[in-house]
Amino acid sequence: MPYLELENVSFGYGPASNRYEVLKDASLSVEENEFVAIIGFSGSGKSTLISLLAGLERPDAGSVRMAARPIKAPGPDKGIMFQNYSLLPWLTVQGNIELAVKQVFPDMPRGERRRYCQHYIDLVSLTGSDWKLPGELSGGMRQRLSLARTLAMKPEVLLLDEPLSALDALTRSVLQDEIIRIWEEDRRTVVMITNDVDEAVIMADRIVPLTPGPAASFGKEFAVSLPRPRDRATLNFNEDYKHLRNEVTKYLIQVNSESKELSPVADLPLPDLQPITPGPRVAIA
Ligand SMILES: Nc1ncnc2c1ncn2[C@@H]1O[C@H](COP(=O)(O)OP(=O)(O)OP(=O)(O)O)[C@@H](O)[C@H]1O
Repeated sequence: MPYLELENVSFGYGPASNRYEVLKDASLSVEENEFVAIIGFSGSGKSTLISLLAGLERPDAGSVRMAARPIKAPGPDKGIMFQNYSLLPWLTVQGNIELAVKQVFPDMPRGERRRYCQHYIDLVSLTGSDWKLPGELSGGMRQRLSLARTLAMKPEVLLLDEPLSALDALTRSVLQDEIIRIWEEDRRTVVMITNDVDEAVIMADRIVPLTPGPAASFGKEFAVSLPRPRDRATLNFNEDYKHLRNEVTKYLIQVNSESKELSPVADLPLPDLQPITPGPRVAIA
């Protein structure tokens, strides 16, 4: 039985008279402990999808379920990591994690809570930066802190909305490996949004493209059967990896050009202007 499910989901923003339909009839099933990468173009509705899975938004039609129950509200069982970190700037690394842990495990004794938080600080290699404020951290360190905080809440499901998009290529690949290592140690169901085909192929069990909006839905899926652990240095010479990467890229290019052909040329109302005709010359003294 699927663990996370979207069934014929439609969702739009704005009033009925001027509705922008983001998702239309979108269906997706994610198995327990599966790592699914959703890949799509900018503005296609990826963050909206995460908001629906997190219970921050409710669908206009269709249903969103977790363990066969409708998702109605956000909760500690669903850990979200947004692209903009959403850290509290006045709390230290330790403080940011501790606050989240206190909310989920209010009865955990103080000493144990300290050790528990330290474990997650170490896990994301922030050891020694415990007392720094977010403003004193680099972008990559903030991403790590945001990840540690999400993981420390022990959510059943991890919803990662372009978690590494703000990073340079080198830091990005280090964090990709860290997320995979943590996921392999402590398996959770993961839905990760990305716009990077390589990232999706290296990290996921399955890649599900979101078709370009408006009225986006899920396109052809790609299973990633490359054995784990996946070593990026050797993958570059792996024919299956290269083939899959090309197939996903080709498919994305194809759906993008199809959507452009299908989108009607807007019938723009033109202003009702009269051309100015030159009048008699007037001499100004
Ligand atoms: N709160 C909102 N109110 C109105 N329109 C919105 C709102 N949030 C998003 N949209 C619109 O819905 C569409 C999908 O937005 P969404 O952020 O889900 O896309 P995305 O694929 O995550 O984009 P990106 O990759 O650029 O982050 C966009 O056209 C966006 O302008």
